[in-house]
Amino acid sequence: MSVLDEIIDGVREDLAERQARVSLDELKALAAKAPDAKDGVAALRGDSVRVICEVKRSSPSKGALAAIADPAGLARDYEAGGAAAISVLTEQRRFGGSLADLEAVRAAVDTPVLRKDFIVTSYQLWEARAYGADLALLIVAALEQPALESLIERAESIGLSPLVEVHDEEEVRRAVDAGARIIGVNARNLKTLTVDRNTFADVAPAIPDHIVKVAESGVRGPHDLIAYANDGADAVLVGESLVVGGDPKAAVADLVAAGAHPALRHGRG
Ligand SMILES: O=P(O)(O)OC[C@@H](O)[C@@H](O)c1c[nH]c2ccccc12
Repeated sequence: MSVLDEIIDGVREDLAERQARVSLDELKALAAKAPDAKDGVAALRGDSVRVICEVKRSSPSKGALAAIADPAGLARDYEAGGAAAISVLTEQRRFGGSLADLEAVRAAVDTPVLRKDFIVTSYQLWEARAYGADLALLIVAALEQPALESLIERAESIGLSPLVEVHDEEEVRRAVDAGARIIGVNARNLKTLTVDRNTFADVAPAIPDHIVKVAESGVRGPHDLIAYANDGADAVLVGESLVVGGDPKAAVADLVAAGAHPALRHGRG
């Protein structure tokens, strides 16, 4: 069994517990009271490279990264540094996240918030909206094509912008066929956990121009952002290097400044 399959087995068990506690109708009622979702496409594409900053305590590949006792405070630092969106990992077993983190971050910032999890059913999209997310991750490798299509449709219909994650050209085709408007290319292969920073350059040419392109994983600092931008990224998603460094606000500001350099403006916006 791949790492991805193992993670999803755990996600389904935790999901079953929540579904036994909170009905879909209750979630829908909560979602109706949530502030309107902000537009993910508008947030992630502009005349500079957008930076999505992640609240990430641990990962299956590296184990514990940072304790993050105050996710709201970290999110405020990200916002003050110029983050275009804040990604909150809500998977518990491998990433140490929770819906409570999502709720805390939502309450702390105006910046669009992404629910980062292994979403396999529309119940999790309603949860995302109920806890105030504006965007939700959908991982192509975790979903059969009909499920991918219906989750993209459902996300859009409840106001969530789906960030559709791929790792190769075949998955790009599936994402495009399913109607993705934002595609993230993850440099990390979720089946083996290896990172290859060339993945974006290899895969992005298969993504049509009208779709927002996000380069995910492996950004250590401004030079990785610049490399991704030169290969056509509209935005980058950064976790580890921000949570392990001592000054997240300054680290984000450095990335944002690099992404605003006029030399990267060609063809953007
Ligand atoms: O910590 P990094 O290398 O900066 O990566 C962040 C983000 O891309 C990564 O956490 C991620 C990308 N896709 C995912 C899917 C599930 C869980 C996590 C992820």
